[in-house]
Amino acid sequence: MDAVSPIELGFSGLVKRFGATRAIDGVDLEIARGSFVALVGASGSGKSTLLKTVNRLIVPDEGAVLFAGEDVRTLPAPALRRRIGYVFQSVGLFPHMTVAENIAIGPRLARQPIGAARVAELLALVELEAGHARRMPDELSGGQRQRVGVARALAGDPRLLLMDEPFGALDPVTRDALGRKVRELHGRLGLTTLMVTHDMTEALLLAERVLVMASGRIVADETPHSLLAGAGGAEAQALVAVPRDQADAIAELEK
Ligand SMILES: Nc1ncnc2c1ncn2[C@@H]1O[C@H](COP(=O)(O)OP(=O)(O)OP(=O)(O)O)[C@@H](O)[C@H]1O
Repeated sequence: MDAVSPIELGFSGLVKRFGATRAIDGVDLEIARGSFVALVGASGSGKSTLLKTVNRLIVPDEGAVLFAGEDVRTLPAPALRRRIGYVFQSVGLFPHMTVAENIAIGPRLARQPIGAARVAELLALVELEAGHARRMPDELSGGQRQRVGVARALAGDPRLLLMDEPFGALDPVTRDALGRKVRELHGRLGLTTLMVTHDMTEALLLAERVLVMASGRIVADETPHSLLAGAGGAEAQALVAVPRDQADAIAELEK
């Protein structure tokens, strides 16, 4: 099945309501294996909710999510989550555990513990020194913590990486460096990546496909190139206008 299906992730007829709110209001979407997809849109448009239906942190009211051709409802949650790396908005490292323990927590809970050598390898992947393994999270900078968050997401050797505003709390320089790092790891490890971001610039620079969400629906589905050429409709173009206007304003200052 895997060898013939180029679709890693599929959503069909997906609906999720919270009371009167339709957080997801009919999403049909296919994500190709190996692609890097950004999901952008205003606050409250349903991005995080959509992401969470993949590893079943949220169960939809209607429709299905297919992961490598299998309905996620049919997979035991621990097995499903082991195949998915998840980087949270707030990092969410356990403060009372060392960096090494934080990185190893997923495989440990799945009863497939990893050793110090694998932790060192994961730290190297995200360009942290091996000595950081013994530190506590509060002994790291925000950028280092988020690198640990990425290492933790990769610990179970996932094939799918889900990221929810992974770089939101970082300064622009760290954010840029970590974004490039994740993009490189995505290619090197052969991942399929779905990244939620508020930042259209980040989406345009990192992803090969940009989805725009509004009121629980996907309202645009374009390449960065076509978005910059004016495609995708009003909602998408309003988001593209922000970085474009900033770039124009900076170019003006340079004159
Ligand atoms: N557990 C919940 N209970 C009730 N309403 C919820 C819950 N989770 C999300 N919602 C609502 O569903 C809608 C979509 O929320 P969601 O978090 O998916 O948006 P988002 O696009 O990720 O927003 P943000 O960019 O601010 O993180 C919002 O109206 C939100 O208030």
